[in-house]
Amino acid sequence: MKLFPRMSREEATARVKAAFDDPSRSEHAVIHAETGSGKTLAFALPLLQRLEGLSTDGTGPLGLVLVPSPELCEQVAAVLAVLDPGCKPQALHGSTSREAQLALARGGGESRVLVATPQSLLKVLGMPVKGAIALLSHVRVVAVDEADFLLSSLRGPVERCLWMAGQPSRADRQARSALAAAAIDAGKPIAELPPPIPRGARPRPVGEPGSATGGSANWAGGRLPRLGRDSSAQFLFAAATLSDTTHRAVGEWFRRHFEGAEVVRTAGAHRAVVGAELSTVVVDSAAAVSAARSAALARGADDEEVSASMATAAQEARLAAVAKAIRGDAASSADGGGGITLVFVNSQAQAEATTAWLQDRLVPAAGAAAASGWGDAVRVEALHQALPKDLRRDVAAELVAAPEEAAGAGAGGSRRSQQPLVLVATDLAARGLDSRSVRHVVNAWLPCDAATFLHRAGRTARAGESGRVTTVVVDKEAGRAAAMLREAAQGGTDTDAPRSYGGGMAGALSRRR
Ligand SMILES: Nc1ncnc2c1ncn2[C@@H]1O[C@H](COP(=O)(O)OP(=O)(O)OP(=O)(O)O)[C@@H](O)[C@H]1O
Repeated sequence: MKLFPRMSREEATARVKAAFDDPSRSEHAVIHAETGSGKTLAFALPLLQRLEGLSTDGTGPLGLVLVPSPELCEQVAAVLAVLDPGCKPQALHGSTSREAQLALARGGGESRVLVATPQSLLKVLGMPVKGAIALLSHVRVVAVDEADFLLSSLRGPVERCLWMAGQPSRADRQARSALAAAAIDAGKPIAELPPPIPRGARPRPVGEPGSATGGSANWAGGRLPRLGRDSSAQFLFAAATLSDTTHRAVGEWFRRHFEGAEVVRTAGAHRAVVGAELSTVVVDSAAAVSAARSAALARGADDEEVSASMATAAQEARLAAVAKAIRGDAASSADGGGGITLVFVNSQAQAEATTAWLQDRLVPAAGAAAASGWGDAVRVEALHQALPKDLRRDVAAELVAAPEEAAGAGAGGSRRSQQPLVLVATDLAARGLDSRSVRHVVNAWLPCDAATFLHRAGRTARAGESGRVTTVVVDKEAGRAAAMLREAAQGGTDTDAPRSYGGGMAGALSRRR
């Protein structure tokens, strides 16, 4: 069964637009749907729709999208630019030039939508710049992508951004007071004066710990976010992974604070997509580790050296299993090449070490026999936070390039068309990145939790396509791996079954909960 109906961009746009054109629908929504189901369109279209006909006058953006990484920032800005070139989306993240940051602090020029990482946005908001304005005071719509992650790992910065969005600035308040004073001078009755803007826009105390659910669980295990008291902004939160408990808490919080807020959930939310074939490889490293121990003892090594030898042997066994899984790609690849194998590791050090190891084993030295089954074509690259910025940008761009783009003109593209790519990445690449070229995700190490497992797995089999996810574990990790796979197959962690909407995002959005 195809979870996701294939349709043209125009058709998808029309269906999502129609869903949001219903005047009885709330403006605020939580969009909870599986990876690769089109959540970007689901928040981008209503955002753009709300901004239709509004202009910025260079006083700050009207739409704000918060995202967790520079890569996702660029990707979402690119989608918005395609949907509505007139919104001139601006991406703001750690690699944005200082000139662009300063320009933004002064109002952002013609850009109507700002796509930002929370930390970079706060940096710009705090810039001591002459002519700086209350940048977020004119924001009409805020979309929070990967909301579960942002509101847990970056909750402080995100809350501050949410609180400021749509808050009237001091200048707005002063202008309103001046208007009222002039009206009084002109002898107008009190009833006709413009209503004052309440002073001291302090956050209102909402969502005390546990209050939304009556239990201890709430949004991503923490306090629910606060909003500015006078904010008139529309809020759209998108997430692929919310446990049932968190989903309920978030829904309740939204409905309590925004009359009739939508809480949309697809049947596949918090699950691996049906097109992903999940499997586990258990590495039996006991014999290798024991042999390494005996060898180290025989050469008179001290305790530390013995432990190091045993750890190296365990790692060798794990990486050999990873290499075997990757070679399987070459064997099963009908066209003998192309496509990306995305190997996830848990740290930058692991990314570097694994990349070097795989380069050594999969990429043949000049003149040597092919080691991978792909001939001498395969490339192995790393993607992690410590890469030089330009390299990180280029590698990420190659990951998200459309297959036809990758096979087309351009140096990187033509290289990719002939060369399969093995990309060894940290969880920097786990969330949000939309690649249609990833055929196989390999977890070389187990992720820290089930949600991360789902996001890693979600880099393949997107938009109704199929793909494989192989998880390599050693004996003692097998139990945890089995639990993660179970959660991936069953969905949330509670007993109340997710509502079944079917039909992907567009279908879900056309039904009210
Ligand atoms: N109705 C549709 N028909 C075909 N393709 C679609 C449709 N809607 C969206 N897509 C495509 O599906 C892909 C995945 O969309 P998107 O990146 O928005 O997923 P997502 O739900 O945000 O996933 P993740 O949770 O991983 O961030 C994109 O390439 C997008 O262009």
